[in-house]
Amino acid sequence: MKIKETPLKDCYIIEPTIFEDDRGYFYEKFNEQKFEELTGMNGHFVQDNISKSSYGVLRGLHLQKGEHSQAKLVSCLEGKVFDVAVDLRKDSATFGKWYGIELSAENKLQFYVPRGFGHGFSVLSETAVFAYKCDNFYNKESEGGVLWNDGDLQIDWKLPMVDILLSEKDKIQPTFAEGNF
Ligand SMILES: Cc1cn([C@H]2C[C@H](O)[C@@H](COP(=O)(O)OP(=O)(O)O[C@H]3O[C@@H](C)C(=O)[C@@H](O)[C@H]3O)O2)c(=O)[nH]c1=O
Repeated sequence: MKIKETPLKDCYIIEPTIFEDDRGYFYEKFNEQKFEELTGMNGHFVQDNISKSSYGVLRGLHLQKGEHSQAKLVSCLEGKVFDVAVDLRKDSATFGKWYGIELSAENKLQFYVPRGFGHGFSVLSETAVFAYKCDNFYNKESEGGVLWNDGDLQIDWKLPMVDILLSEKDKIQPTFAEGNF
C-alpha cells in the first residue's frame, strides 16, 4: 500500500498493492494498521456505504457537522468517477480549496476525505458503484452541504453541464458563502 499526499492538508490518495497471477488479482482493500501507520489518521471506521449511479449523476457536496462529522475512505468498485473534496475547516490553511481525482474499478485508488470536508463525485462511466467507509454514523439532522456549482469554488466536475443529474436536495444546497458547514 502506498500513500500520496494531495494539495489539501490531511487528504490522502491510497494506492493498494495488487498481486496478480494467472487466476486474477488480490489486494487488501483496507488494513487498519497500515492505514494508520502511513497516514497518521484514525483508521477506525464504523459504517460502510455503497451507492450505484448512472452516467451524469453528481452527488454532493455533502458533509455531516459538529460531533457527527465523518471522515470517509472512498473508492469506485465499478466504472469511473471524478471524486472531489473541499476543505471546509475554517481554521485550515487550505480552507475553501478543492481537489479532485479520478477513481475507477481499473485504477483501484482510494481517497481519504477527512472530517470537516465537503465531498462529492460525478459519474463518468455508464454506471458506477461507489463504496466508502465512514468513521462516524449517519445522522440526518447533522447534514450540511454546499452547492455543486458554487461560484466561489469553481469545481470542474469533468462532465458537460447538460448531462448532470442531481437529487432534489443537491439542487438547492446552500452556497459556500452561506456556510452551512
Ligand atoms: C448517506 C446515507 C443516506 N441514507 C439514506 C437517506 C436517504 O433516504 C437515502 C439517500 O441519501 P442521499 O441522497 O443523502 O445519498 P447520497 O447523495 O449518495 O449521499 C452521499 O453522498 C456522498 C457524496 C457522500 O459524501 C456521502 O457521505 C453521502 O452524503 O439514503 C442512509 O440511510 N444512510 C446514510 O449513511
